[in-house]
Amino acid sequence: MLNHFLTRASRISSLTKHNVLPAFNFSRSVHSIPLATVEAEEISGAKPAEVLNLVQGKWIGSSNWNTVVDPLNGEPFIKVAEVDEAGVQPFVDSLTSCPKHGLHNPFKAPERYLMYGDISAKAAHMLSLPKVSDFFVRLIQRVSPKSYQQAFAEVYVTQKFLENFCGDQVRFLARSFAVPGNHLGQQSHGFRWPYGPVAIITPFNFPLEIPVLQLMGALYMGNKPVLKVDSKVSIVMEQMLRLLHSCGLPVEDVDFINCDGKTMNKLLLEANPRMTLFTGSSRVAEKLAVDLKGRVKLEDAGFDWKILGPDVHQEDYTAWVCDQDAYACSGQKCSAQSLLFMHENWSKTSFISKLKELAERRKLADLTIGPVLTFTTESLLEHTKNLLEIPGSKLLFGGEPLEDHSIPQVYGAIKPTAVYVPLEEIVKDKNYDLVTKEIFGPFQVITDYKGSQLPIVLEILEKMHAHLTAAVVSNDPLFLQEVIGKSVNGTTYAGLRARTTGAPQNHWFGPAGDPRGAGIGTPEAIKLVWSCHREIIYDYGPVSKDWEIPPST
Ligand SMILES: N[C@@H](CCC=O)C(=O)O
Repeated sequence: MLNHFLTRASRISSLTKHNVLPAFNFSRSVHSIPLATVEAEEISGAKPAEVLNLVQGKWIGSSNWNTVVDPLNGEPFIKVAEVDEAGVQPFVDSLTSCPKHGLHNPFKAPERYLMYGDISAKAAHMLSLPKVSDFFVRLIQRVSPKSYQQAFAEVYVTQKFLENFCGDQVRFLARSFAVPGNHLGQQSHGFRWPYGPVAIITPFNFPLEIPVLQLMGALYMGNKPVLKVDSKVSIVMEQMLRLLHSCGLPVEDVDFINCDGKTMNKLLLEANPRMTLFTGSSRVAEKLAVDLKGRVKLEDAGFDWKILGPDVHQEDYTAWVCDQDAYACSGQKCSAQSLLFMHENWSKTSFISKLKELAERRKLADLTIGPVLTFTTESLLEHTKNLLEIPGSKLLFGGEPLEDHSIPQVYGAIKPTAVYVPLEEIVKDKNYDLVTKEIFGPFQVITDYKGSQLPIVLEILEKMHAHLTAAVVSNDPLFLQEVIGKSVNGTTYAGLRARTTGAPQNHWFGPAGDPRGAGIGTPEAIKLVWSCHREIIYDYGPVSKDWEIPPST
């Protein structure tokens, strides 16, 4: 039984080995720390798991249980206690109990910066234990089906992120600076200031990485967050919060709510968080920006592109990166490659047939291809058909439903798909929106261009409305300079090994070209999203002895 993340024996031995025992109250850690309440493999229709809410330091249920179906067989397997509009008051009270100056700031409770360094150290250590990381990998796979390695990457990035903010690194995030003033006694100091009450809304595709990185960033800077994760996958974060509590996270510091969009909207309007971080679709992002009067940071959709430059090298490697970027996690990454521009020099190689072979290796059995949670099979095939009506378009591979599966009809199940559309057609107004519609699934558009057509490629990029990730695959510095200098994507990879996906915690990940754009992962992302600038100008005097009241001005 893995009712706890670790058995007593393995926990004792690993904690002793890593010398972290003094950090835990040992007898409590063995007997009463509320760790995992589910086992990833055992969740089933017969034995459904339950997901609770956390408010004012208490785990609470609800009279309203939303049932989540197993994305691989349609069995109702998770019951989520959903808060309805009548139930938001405790969440409103909890959030509004936090002042605008936050739970800590450089002038208030600075010891909490150190506490968060300790919590991060313990949580990073926990995630480094194979049993704990395997538990989260398998739990992620149950709700957001992806291969073991893809789910593991998510847990690993989360662990490394936490390692980056151990010890004094949280207080270093709040580093201030001072500038000498105009006269004796005057100095201006710039501080990173929290927003106080904040909200975090995260999607289904990275059930652990996105919420943990944003949540910890919010907490490090002194905010009190309410967290809402897509109910389809919120079980992962529910279990992670229990782990964080066992690592010393004060239970009142974070509230966790499961509810529908309408209820969340009501909570946001009534509790009035000073900042809301939203990761998800552009449609919801734009609505929130209006409802919350602009007090938002957004990491919205990406229609991410890759350009293969004129210099052809390493065909196998490039094909493999393209296969990973377009089809890993069944294309359900905000960073997934949606449009590939191939220089004509690449069209003359066997690049496309290599890409096709790699895409066709993917199989449901190991989840290298799997269910699409936001489009049905019919809508994915309909989109393919519509693109194929554009003159000169052709199906390169895929375009068919997956076979022999029990994925429920509410979800999509198609083979990795690529449609070729001629460059001159993409740029036409009547086709542009269709070709650049973001399909959150194993789907990409491929086109080619001649050297003289680079301006058309750049025009297509200029017309896009979201600028998240991009890749320029070339080692030609003049080509890179031209493309990078005339585009804006926030996370752009450049060079022979350029990719669009797989940003680890040490790359800034976020859109550019929008003042509301959020970042995730790095110290700069945390400071930008989760704190604002406050300047304190000290002006102690003295006032000079011969000072006299001057004429009015
Ligand atoms: N690290 C992930 C994105 C996480 C999203 O915020 C990627 O690069 O695809």
